[in-house]
Amino acid sequence: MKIAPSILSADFARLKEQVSLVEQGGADWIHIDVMDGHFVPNLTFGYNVVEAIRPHTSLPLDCHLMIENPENFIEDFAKAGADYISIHFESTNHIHGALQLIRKNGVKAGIVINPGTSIEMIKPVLHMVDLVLVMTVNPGFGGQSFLNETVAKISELYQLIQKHHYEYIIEVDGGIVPETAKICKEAGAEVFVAGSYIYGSENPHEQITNLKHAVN
Ligand SMILES: O=C(CO)[C@@H](O)[C@H](O)COP(=O)(O)O
Ligand SMILES: [Fe+2]
Repeated sequence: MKIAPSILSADFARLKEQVSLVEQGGADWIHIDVMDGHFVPNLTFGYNVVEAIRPHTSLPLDCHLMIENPENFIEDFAKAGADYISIHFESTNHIHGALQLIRKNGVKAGIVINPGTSIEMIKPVLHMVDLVLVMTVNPGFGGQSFLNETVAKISELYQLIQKHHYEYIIEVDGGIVPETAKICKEAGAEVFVAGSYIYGSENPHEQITNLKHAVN
């Protein structure tokens, strides 16, 4: 089980320290939310932030691209030091090619499924991903409430791994606190993204420990 703090809720003026803080607190991955103001109604940062963080942590950098036509930036994110690049099914007309491009650049490939997207849509690419990121809120903002109706999708994706021997792991993102993390873990999730629960606290270390206890 892996805990992936999302720097979306970190203090951007002290990003280097904020990343070290969660690394020392037991985080397993660093989750990086990239938003373009088109695919989602919010704007964050680009691959230059990945490049800036890379020398300051040994943890895998998990890049969640909420941008239109992500294929235009995959090489940049790979060069910047991304370990995982996840793209939304709806963000490109060429999902198959974009996922191939991620792997061609030596990076692990993830497909992201929105609360309103059915698993049927992503079935054709499940054999070619290392990760399926299940959005447990609508993408675009931190601090939203967990959507219970997304849990059935986690279970279905887990059953598909057993049935077809797929190699992906399941990550959940949005509204993750110990209670919701436990529900997702029981459904088959292995990676737990948390932004506001970790960075919104005075004691991020304790919050990471709480999440670990909930899922281990
Ligand atoms: O991708 C996103 C939001 O679009 C997330 O990664 C958020 O950063 C999660 O924030 P919390 O719900 O944990 O506050
Ligand atoms: Fe995210």
